[in-house]
Amino acid sequence: MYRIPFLDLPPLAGAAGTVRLPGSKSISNRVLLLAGLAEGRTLVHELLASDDTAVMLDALRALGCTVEQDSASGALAVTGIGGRLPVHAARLYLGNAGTAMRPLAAALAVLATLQGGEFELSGVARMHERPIGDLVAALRPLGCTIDELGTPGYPPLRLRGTAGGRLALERAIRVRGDVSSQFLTALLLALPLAADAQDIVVEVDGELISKPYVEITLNLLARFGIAVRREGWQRFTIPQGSRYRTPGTIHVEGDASSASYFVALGAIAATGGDVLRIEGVGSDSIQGDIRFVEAAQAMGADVRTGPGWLEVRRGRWPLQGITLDANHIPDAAMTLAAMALYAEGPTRIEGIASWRVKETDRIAAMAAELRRVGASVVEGADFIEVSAPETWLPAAIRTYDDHRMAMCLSLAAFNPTVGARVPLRILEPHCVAKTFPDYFEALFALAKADPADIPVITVDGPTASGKGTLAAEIAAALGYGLLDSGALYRATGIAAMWDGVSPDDEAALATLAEGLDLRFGDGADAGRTWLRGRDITDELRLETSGLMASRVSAWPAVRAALHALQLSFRRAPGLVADGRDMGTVIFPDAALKVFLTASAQERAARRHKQLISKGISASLADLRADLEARDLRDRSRSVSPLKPAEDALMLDNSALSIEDSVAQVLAWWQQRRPFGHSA
Ligand SMILES: O=C(O)C1=C[C@@H](OP(=O)(O)O)[C@@H](O)[C@H](O)C1
Ligand SMILES: C=C(OP(=O)(O)O)C(=O)O
Repeated sequence: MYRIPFLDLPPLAGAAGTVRLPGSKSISNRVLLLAGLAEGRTLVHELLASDDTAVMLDALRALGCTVEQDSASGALAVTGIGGRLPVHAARLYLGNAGTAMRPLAAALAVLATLQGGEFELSGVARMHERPIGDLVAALRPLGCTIDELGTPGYPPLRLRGTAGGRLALERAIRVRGDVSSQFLTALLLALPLAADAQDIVVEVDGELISKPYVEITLNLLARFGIAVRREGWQRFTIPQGSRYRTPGTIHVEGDASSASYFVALGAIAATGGDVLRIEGVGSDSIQGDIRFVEAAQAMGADVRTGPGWLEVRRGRWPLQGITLDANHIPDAAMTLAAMALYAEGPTRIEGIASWRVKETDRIAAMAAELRRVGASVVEGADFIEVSAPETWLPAAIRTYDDHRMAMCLSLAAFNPTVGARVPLRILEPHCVAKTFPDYFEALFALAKADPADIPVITVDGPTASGKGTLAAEIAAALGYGLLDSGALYRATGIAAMWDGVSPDDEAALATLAEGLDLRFGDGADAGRTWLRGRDITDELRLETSGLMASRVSAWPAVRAALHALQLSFRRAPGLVADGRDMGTVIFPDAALKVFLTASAQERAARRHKQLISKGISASLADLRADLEARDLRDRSRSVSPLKPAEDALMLDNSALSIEDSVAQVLAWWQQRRPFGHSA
């Protein structure tokens, strides 16, 4: 996940490949709650790991459930409370997860009333602006004591009761369904706790919105042994004697709302025989958002489906604007608004009043951010109408702590598909953690771009100038990839030592370099390097490897052999490359070139400190002499001698901290990006 203040997306031209979706949020949190209320152990496979499920899991633990990784199956094992509260007081923080707040509020109101207890539920500031009054109004007439601790009608809530209380269940429970379907879902998930003596009837007042989410609820209740009878969308009966029974093992489908971004991506950018394959959700899905596929097809997407998969290609182009009542797909419908950027004629999405009370006011937020990239937008109380930009603008997109704003607007980076070429900045990209922490990684793995559009920052400089550290920090700050080109020469040197190839045998060294089987770790393995499958991370840093690299890298044939490999690191969203000839030879078109220097004395002192800290004794004078000899060799070699590119910015860090150097380079970078004033 990108935990950075902003992520710059270069103009992206195409997409192809396979994406495996994370688990469905709506299924994950329902399954967790049901498993938590049931008796016995439930093995949950492919559970979504994200902010929304993390708060649910924390809540279950606080309520006395056991949650552990099952080592045999790799699934998450939840041992439920069997409908009996072992813990009678807790304060639960539920972030911005509607699927945790609403169902837990209902379940704990029921449990506190029957068994006694006091529970406080709170969330992020926005959660305290998301309505829950209709649920409270449904529960109070049953005898539940619910204190609204902030604004009436909104969390935080306190649910309390004394043991031995009873619930008035003789009459139908009435709940409004036109603000959020989650209130009805919450009642249906919670009331089986109280159904031992009689049927429980829930009736919906007004038109129920987001109906397919209630179908997910009914489906999963059935998996846990509760067969709710439904009459239309008005009346639901939980039969007397209902008890949660764990199915033992349950698999969570991939998230159909998350699939929408890739369906859209395929429709926009999978061209010329390319296919975008989406795994984890398909024609057999129980999620209503799978019907986003029909809407995307109406706009022109070429989609094939089967059980557990979707395959998308560009169909009609440009896409075609549509008018759609999207009440049945409130979350995925946002993606249609992003597809409208690539459509002929306006796209009008209706029946979406609920957008205004979700993670943010999504109608207002969408309108504002789509306009920022150049689209024309008309908004109303319950609709949005979007027309494609006439002129695309480079834009810094605000995301309003709304995962879907970040994911939807990222699609605007594919503007080269309609002849534009503007980069895009996504502010606070980590908001995707709510349901899809690795969304951007998944997107970049599929995206294709013209290499010339992918920004490169080069950091060249002599040995021990700190360029590796600086480059790594810059890459981390921007979310860019990292090329430690020195490691390629060092690895070639190590391979030569392993194979007994002489550092003077240019041809043999070049052959080694060409076939270098080198792998750089990412994610949890970031910073580690493997050569021929062997971890050489520590070996790479040895002085002997450095000296070998300096000799090996002097050969033109070796440098040529490693050229293509280095270019292949230029991938979205961008690259920071450090070495000696990054700005002069390998990436002469880099958008920012930094030449890092420090006095020989300072560099020798740093190296000395580094070695001593590793328990390796060294003489400062010897280190300085070695370093100067190496500088001379690097500067005076005939191919790619160490020298600043003509357009490089010089940075002498002899007296600078690492933070100062990083801040300086980032400041230079900001000056070169088009987002300065709007970010
Ligand atoms: O029950 C659910 O899992 C959900 C219901 C929908 O909310 P509304 O019923 O409030 O529209 C949806 O937007 C939300 O992301 C998940
Ligand atoms: C509305 C959403 O979330 P929540 O489950 O918090 O309602 C959403 O994921 O788009």
